[in-house]
Amino acid sequence: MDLEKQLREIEAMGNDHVGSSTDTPLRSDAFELSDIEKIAKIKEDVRNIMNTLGLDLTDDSLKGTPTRVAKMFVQEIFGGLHPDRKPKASTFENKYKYGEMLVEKNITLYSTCEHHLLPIVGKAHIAYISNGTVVGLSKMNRIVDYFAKRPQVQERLTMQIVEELQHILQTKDVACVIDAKHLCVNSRGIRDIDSSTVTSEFGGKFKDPNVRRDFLDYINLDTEF
Ligand SMILES: Nc1nc2c(ncn2[C@@H]2O[C@H](COP(=O)(O)OP(=O)(O)OP(=O)(O)O)[C@@H](O)[C@H]2O)c(=O)[nH]1
Ligand SMILES: [Zn+2]
Repeated sequence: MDLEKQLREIEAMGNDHVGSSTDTPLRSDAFELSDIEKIAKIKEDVRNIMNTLGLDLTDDSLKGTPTRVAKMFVQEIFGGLHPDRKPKASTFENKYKYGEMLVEKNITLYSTCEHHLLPIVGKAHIAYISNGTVVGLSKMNRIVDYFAKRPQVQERLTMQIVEELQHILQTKDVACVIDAKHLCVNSRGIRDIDSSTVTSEFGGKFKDPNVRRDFLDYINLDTEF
């Protein structure tokens, strides 16, 4: 397909190319290559991009960039694609019978927009109501970090976090709100530095407006959902 036709197709897709299921769209052969093999391949791809742009790859400051970017993609910003990196979430029995909502708020979130491969930076807020099991606090931050380390749309990221915690805690009563800035909106395109995106997923008891209101009060969000 010629380049102009491909560009026209992308134009036509517009905002419709938001993920249609909660799973990150991965091919079945996604993990046939080892991380080392992926880094070697991506390094050549980045070198190509830089060459095409006319950059001098013998320059002292640029020559390490292809390797640096390849390692960053595979081991850091897209490291959460690999299921082996999913955090092991230790759970405990709720012996003290704490029956109220637990909120882990202001979890720092760095992700990458899958449409432009630019950063998403923001905060995630999680709440759950235990039905007998509790999870270590830090594990919620780790789960956010794991799913954030993928090419993402914010809607899917929010839902993946809730589904994972529902699975770990064996309850539907989990909620997540994310408030984040997308550099693809802030630094290019429309270049609106002030706008941010809020997404939410309310499971089980959080569908009740009063329970939801309590959670939003804890995180001081005035937004009406
Ligand atoms: N729903 C959703 N959209 C996103 C997210 N991150 C980026 N986008 C949007 O994805 C869209 C991609 O639209 P296109 O029209 O194909 O891309 P574009 O021509 O670069 O669009 P502009 O950003 O408007 O210049 C843009 O409107 C982005 O703002 C996200 O997490 N969720
Ligand atoms: Zn984007």
